[in-house]
Amino acid sequence: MGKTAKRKTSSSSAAPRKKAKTEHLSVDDLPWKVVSHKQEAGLHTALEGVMELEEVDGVEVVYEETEAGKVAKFNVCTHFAAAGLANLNSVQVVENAPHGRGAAKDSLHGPSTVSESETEEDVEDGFDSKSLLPNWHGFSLHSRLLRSLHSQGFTTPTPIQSRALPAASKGKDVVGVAETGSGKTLAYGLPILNCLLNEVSASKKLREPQTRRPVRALILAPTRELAFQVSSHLNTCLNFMDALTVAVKQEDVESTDVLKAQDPKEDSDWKKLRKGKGKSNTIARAGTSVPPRSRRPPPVSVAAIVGGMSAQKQRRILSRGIDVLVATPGRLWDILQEVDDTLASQIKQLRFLVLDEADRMIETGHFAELENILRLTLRQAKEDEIEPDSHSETVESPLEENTEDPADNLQTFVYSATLSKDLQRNLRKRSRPQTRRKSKAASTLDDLLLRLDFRDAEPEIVDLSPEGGVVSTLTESQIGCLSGDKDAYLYYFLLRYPGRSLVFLSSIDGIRRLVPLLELLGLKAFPLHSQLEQRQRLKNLDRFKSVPNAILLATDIAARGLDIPSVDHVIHYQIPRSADVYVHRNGRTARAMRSGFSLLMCAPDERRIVKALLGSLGRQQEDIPEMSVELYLLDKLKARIQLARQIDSTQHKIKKQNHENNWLRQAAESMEIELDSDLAPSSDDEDRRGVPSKRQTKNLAAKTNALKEELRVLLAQPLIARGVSTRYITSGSKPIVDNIIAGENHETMVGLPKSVAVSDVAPAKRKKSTKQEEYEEWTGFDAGAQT
Ligand SMILES: Nc1ncnc2c1ncn2[C@@H]1O[C@H](COP(=O)(O)OP(=O)(O)OP(=O)(O)O)[C@@H](O)[C@H]1O
Repeated sequence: MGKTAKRKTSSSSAAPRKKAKTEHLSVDDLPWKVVSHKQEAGLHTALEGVMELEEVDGVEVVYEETEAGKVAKFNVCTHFAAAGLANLNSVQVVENAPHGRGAAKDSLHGPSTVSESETEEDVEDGFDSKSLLPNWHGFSLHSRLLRSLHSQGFTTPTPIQSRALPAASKGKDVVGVAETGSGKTLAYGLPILNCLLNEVSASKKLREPQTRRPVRALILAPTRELAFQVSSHLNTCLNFMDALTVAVKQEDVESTDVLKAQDPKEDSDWKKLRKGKGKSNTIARAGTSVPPRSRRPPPVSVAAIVGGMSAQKQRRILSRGIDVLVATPGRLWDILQEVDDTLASQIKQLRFLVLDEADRMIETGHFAELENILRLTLRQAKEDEIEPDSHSETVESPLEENTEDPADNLQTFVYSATLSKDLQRNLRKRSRPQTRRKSKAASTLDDLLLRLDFRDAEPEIVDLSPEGGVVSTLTESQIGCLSGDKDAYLYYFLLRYPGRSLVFLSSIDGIRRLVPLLELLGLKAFPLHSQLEQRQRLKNLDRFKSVPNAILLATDIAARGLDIPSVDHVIHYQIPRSADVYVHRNGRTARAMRSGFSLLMCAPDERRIVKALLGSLGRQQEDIPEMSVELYLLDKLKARIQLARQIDSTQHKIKKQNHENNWLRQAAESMEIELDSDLAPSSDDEDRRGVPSKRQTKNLAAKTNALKEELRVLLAQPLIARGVSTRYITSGSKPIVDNIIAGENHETMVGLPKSVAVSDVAPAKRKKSTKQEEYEEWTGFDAGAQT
């Protein structure tokens, strides 16, 4: 990155290869591909909610002086087709590729395929995977994947990846259970990408640019954010940046008026892109409303289709052809019902089916949709066996009956951090040959999984879940307090331990109340819940990720799967409704062997539920250490909170009054009537018929301003801990001189040392399990390889 077109071109010419031929193409004819956003749940911060970006490799931009000014021309170096980027320009037909279980095994392990990809790409690029990634060597991954793993610093497979990959490559169905943040996405994603890439490499025939490719893999995820994240994570593995990429300075791209003038419809997209100036030097553009005329397909394409996305965008994605479709069940079922019979028939012929966070999907009210989608993947004989479910309202399928058996090549992967032991036992039993489902399933999830048509007689069950659901790098803590004091304790924690904090609430109303409160107190808080527009949800996630010391107030839509880098604290402001939710919420921190911290706020009336919840994890509430709090400071914070609540309440009243006044006026205007003087808001002090007068609104505004001023003064006052003398820093029961000299004085709480939350709780007295020791051997990111 960071190289100009000139430097890149010369560096690539150092490799022993054919002389470069260039072909002039228009901007739309370039081989654009969708940009993935490494390890991010949503989208790039600078893109502010833009749904998709595209980029192009192997293109040289040259500028020609013309009478009209500087003109940009795009030269595609055709030798890229012969080298490592062959796949961009010459994608091959999948129909000719090996199919089926045995074929999958071959394509993952077959010596000819692997060596072919190594000679084509590794040797030419000088990428020596054997010495650079010795720990991945035994998995025979496609060189494109290896290079991506290397560029991401993933030098060693995580334990779940080490266990799942060999099973998947043997063509087995896999049920994987492993702790949060342990790399489950790649545990199922790598085998899929590997198989599809090898199919492309093995096939000799070129794929036509405009051919709609059949969906080969379907990944179902419970939430939109998770679906985007999975798709982005897999795209990162496909679209690594290698030395051959010809990068262009973004500034150069921007300076080309001609470029912008080429397609006026794209102008706004380019403008959006410019906000990300300097972040990427590869030519990139935001997803356009009109598909480029002859864009060539990437070797394997991954895309997400979720609710909240426009039907037009959805159609465009599907018409491009997707190999790996990541979807939420609700939206996918809508498409299957309303739009797309082709897609339904492709789902009947899937090569891979993944249920990510399977246990959550049945909770989100998507059970019926999920069941209907899964029904499409059943073999005919099995479909006959399964009786309609009594407890789910099955949506009538408009699709024709599944009349023919799909090829017997479907591989199914089911992953979660929380699949009960009972369920795993049931799956084992179920995997034995049986003619008819006789026994009643123990739970909805059991039922759902029992409905899966594993082609494998014995699915591989890999259970690496830690005892009690606690990740070894997580420090848990709790605070016992009255419900009414939770705001003050939360505020205390956020001030005392700055960092990125994810606060979970069970109710949207609670989030709506807390966000303005924290904002008034000078903290950066963003909401995330299902009643926000999708665009706003992604935007808030991105803001949370980019602003240091930000706070995300979220419902449990953020509890599962979201991989937000560096969440320092997870706070359970309202207790989770189940043990699984507790585990998954905690899993947003302490990911990939990083340390993390969780705080459970427990009111007296919640203790009973917490006890039961922890009991089901085989734990006791007493196992979780209490967090120490400076009560003296807490009282001072309560005064601030009281004031902030008053301001919020008066602001709310003003808003309501304005709304009522406006509503009345607008209603009268739309009916073309004059408002009765009794009803018209007047400047009189009389509030007739409940409609606020202007004077009342004015008074409230004045009151709010006065309260705001009071709060401003209070916030400006230092918070001084008990026993601290700011005048005589060497005296008092807590002399602060040493901390000041050492630069360890807390920024906002004078007299307290700077410290991390972990250091203010007693270490947990947990015994490590063998599984935890296994995880500790895997040290997560290779720090040296990180950029
Ligand atoms: N082999 C690896 N080495 C280092 N980091 C990895 C490796 N594989 C994945 N990761 C990183 O670990 C993080 C967690 O991965 P992922 O989101 O797949 O976890 P998960 O197990 O699915 O978590 P959850 O249960 O919360 O959904 C991601 O940032 C991912 O990029």
